[in-house]
Amino acid sequence: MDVKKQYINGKWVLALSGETREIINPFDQEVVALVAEGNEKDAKLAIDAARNAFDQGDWATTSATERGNLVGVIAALIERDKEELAELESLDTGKTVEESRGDMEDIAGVFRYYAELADKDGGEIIDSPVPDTISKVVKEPVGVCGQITPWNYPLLQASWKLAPALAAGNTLIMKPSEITPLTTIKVFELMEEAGLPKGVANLVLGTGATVGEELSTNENVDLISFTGGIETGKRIMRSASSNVKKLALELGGKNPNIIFADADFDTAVDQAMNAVFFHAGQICSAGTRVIVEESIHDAFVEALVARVKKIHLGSGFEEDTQMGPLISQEHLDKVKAYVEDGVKEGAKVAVGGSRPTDPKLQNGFFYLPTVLTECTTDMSVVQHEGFGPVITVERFRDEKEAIRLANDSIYGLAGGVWTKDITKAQRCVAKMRMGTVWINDANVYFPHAPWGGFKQSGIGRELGKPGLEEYQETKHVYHNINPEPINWF
Ligand SMILES: NC(=O)c1ccc[n+]([C@@H]2O[C@H](COP(=O)([O-])OP(=O)(O)OC[C@H]3O[C@@H](n4cnc5c(N)ncnc54)[C@H](O)[C@@H]3O)[C@@H](O)[C@H]2O)c1
Ligand SMILES: C[N+](C)(C)CC=O
Repeated sequence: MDVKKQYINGKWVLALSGETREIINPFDQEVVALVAEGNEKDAKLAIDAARNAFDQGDWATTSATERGNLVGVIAALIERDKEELAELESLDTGKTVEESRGDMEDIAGVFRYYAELADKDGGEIIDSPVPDTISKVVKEPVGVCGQITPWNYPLLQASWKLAPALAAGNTLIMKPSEITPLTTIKVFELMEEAGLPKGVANLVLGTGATVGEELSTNENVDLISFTGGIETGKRIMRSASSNVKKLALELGGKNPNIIFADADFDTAVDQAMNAVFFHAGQICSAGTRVIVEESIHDAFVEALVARVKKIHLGSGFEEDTQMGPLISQEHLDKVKAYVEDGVKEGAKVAVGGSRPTDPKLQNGFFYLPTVLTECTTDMSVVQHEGFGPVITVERFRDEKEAIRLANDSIYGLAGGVWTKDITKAQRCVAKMRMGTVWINDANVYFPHAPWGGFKQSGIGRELGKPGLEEYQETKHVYHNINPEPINWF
């Protein structure tokens, strides 16, 4: 098997140490690729290349239109190769190919969006209070950006960072999750094909403890953008203080999904499932905390459980598969322990709560879609991000209690509210402390609207105009058109 390489300073290179890593398919643990396993030395080379390309190269001063055009070419190449990319993503993560196809459409859309946005902000003229002066505010690239991504949406999360960073004129070093690098490697091939100048975008493969730490601490990196778990985020925040890097953190969520009695019942049941069981619940914004109005609680749970029992588990490559495996044995063990803790605390398993018994699934990291009832806000299953196919159900008596339960979390990434009463929905939205709130929908995101978290779900925003601004510095240019001595001294 050929070793897939890193991309540093415009060249495909093995790790300096010669080390490699096997990438496995979580459906059956088959080795699907062998990739270079870089470490801090490879990261340093890539940082030097990105620094040099930013300080000495033309990219930062290339016109925004030209940069946007190049980002647009990358979008077109992703569109061209989307089927290959979708299959690679499913091999690497276990998610269904249908889900991966959706991701690839979104990813091409993100590149297209930033291609268009690149040259739309030509700066702002300020009405200067000083006579005979011109005051202008312009946007410039931040510099060298370190970008670190997780395993659950490998290329989608990478695209939210790569496209705006390039459109804004930065140079970068990307470190994908060490267990799911395949689609990111492929997109670097496409960026090379698109003609990106050498050193502008660099790819280093390896662990967080080596490559990730180097990107976060190295003083030649000006900005670090991280998507991943809260504990890693806190650590990166500390490391980034070395040279006061600009910091963007997209962390976890423990997202409430409030169901009022006057919601469209069947749609709310259906979407409560969609909000969690796509990609086996390994979604930062999964609506795992279902909070149901008392009067419909029992009927809602009954309908939910009946539907959840029918979810078909299998290979992401089989058409009738609705849910694939978890990413790894380590993660499966965590999800099992998370459910066991909930049960010890008094939660009841209404469905699931174990590994499937189907012999065809025994080599994969499968866990049954699970609904836990009789949950209360003090339980660990309600407070901690399980990141698996598990719904906890709580009940509420009135709107005030629903909001209190929804906000009772250290996280604030996303939330949902289901009701036909639009005034009530708007009252709830105004009180829900989350970066995204869906009314009568779940888990919707698109390039035009910003994404990010309140509270400990993160700092900053990706997507939309704010997603470009994360990668820009703001400069005030003050021009005295009639300079003369002031004779103070
Ligand atoms: N807010 C969002 O938009 C969003 C999106 C996707 C995932 N997530 C979150 O990501 C988490 C799951 O992903 P994960 O398990 O890959 O997270 P993780 O924090 O374990 O790893 C994420 C990335 O950080 C790297 N890393 C690990 N230790 C590091 C260190 N010390 N320094 C620098 N980098 C380091 C990893 O190698 C990986 O590339 C969940 O909490 C999920 O909610 C959030
Ligand atoms: C941000 N999102 C929803 C695409 C993936 C979260 O894990």
